[in-house]
Amino acid sequence: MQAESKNSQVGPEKGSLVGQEYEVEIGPVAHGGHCIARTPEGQVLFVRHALPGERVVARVTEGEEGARFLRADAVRILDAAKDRVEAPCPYAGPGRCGGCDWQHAKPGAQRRLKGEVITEQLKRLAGLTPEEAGWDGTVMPAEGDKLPAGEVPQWRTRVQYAVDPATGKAGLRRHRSHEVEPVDHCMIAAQGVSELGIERRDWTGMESVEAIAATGSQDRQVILAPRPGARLPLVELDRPVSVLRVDEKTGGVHRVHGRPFVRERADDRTYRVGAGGFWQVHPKAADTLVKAVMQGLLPRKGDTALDLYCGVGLFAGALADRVGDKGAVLGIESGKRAVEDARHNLAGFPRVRIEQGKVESALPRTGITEVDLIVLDPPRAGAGRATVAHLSSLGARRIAYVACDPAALARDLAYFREGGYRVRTLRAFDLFPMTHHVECVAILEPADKGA
Ligand SMILES: C[S@@+](CC[C@H](N)C(=O)[O-])C[C@H]1O[C@@H](n2cnc3c(N)ncnc32)[C@H](O)[C@@H]1O
Repeated sequence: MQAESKNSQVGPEKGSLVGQEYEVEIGPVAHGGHCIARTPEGQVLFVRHALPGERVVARVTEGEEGARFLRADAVRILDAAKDRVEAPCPYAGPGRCGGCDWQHAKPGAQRRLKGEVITEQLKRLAGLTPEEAGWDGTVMPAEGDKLPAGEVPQWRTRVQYAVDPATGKAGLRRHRSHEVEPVDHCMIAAQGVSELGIERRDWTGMESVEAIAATGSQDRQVILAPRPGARLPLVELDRPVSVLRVDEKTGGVHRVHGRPFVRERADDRTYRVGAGGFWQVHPKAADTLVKAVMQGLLPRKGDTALDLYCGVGLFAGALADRVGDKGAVLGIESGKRAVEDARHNLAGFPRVRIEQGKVESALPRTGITEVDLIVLDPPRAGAGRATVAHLSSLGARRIAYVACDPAALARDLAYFREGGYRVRTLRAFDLFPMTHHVECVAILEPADKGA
């Protein structure tokens, strides 16, 4: 049945279905924070703000007649799922802040949805059943994130605010849009970020303001990205912070005042993370992932190990501790600053070496033909066929694959299978509550082990 289009008075653009409303039955969850439905004509709808099993009025937000799929928002809930809750955040909902996807789902249901996405991606992209992937379907909450109903974990230690050019106020981007949703407070921001009071200041001339509150130190940092030709504001916040700026021409990040890095704590060690360098956002993430990787790899004294896409050296540090003086660890990372930080962070380990370069080219350059253990933690695109083939040829006893995108993970697991590796266990952690993101750790071993 087709519901009345709100935009029908003005008429949609020719061919465009934006504004068209459909009363639909919501099917399964899909990767990306939406569920699948179909229009009466059979077109696939990716519907946000809905839950499986619901009956809703979905309003198209993107797409035209004949397109492979349309995007839509559930604007009226006719039959609500039992997992639905009133979104705790006042900025969540159709057309509003794009930061969270599952504000309207109970926390346990959010984790179930993420688990269903992982299962579906493994099946579709790698042909793996849960049993074949060593996956029990459970997405674990981060320690301390199990809160009473209606309370939201304050987990984002890094928040990228967008600045509304008309008002100079910091807000958050709307879903798939450059428009800014003005906010007084982000509910999922870590307390250290909220305390900076970014939302109360005037940021005229800035494109964006990133606020960072380190875990395990009092370091606070603000990274300003000015619009072309704009002057930097005097940054007077409620707490002392270091200030950095993004060069609008080169994209490089430069110090304005204070330290050009923050100090993060994980695995009982302090890591320096310089301007724009990668660090896990959830305050429990680094420890959770180190633990899962070490439990899966079981490093032994004297092992040789690779930490690929090593950032500032999180896993290289944990491995170095465990393989001892007779072992050796090689980290590879493309970011120049991150490499400097990793070398600084791990300077106490003479048997750790960090190479700068892309894994694709730097790994073959090392001439390494054999290792005992491998950790890889690639960016969202994954490692890809050639790198996985190379890794599969090094004879590692175990490989830990840390993945922020289950689709890329599934593709790479299929390549590992071609290379003679099977998944021993796959664990998943909800390190991004209220959003559709999820972190996985897959432990692989040679398929013929014990055969
Ligand atoms: C998901 S982060 C992981 C960082 C680190 N393992 C951690 O947990 O802090 C991915 C890292 O890979 C780096 N990177 C991206 N593409 C790369 C490539 N092709 N080769 C090497 N490093 C790359 C990024 O700069 C980033 O530091």
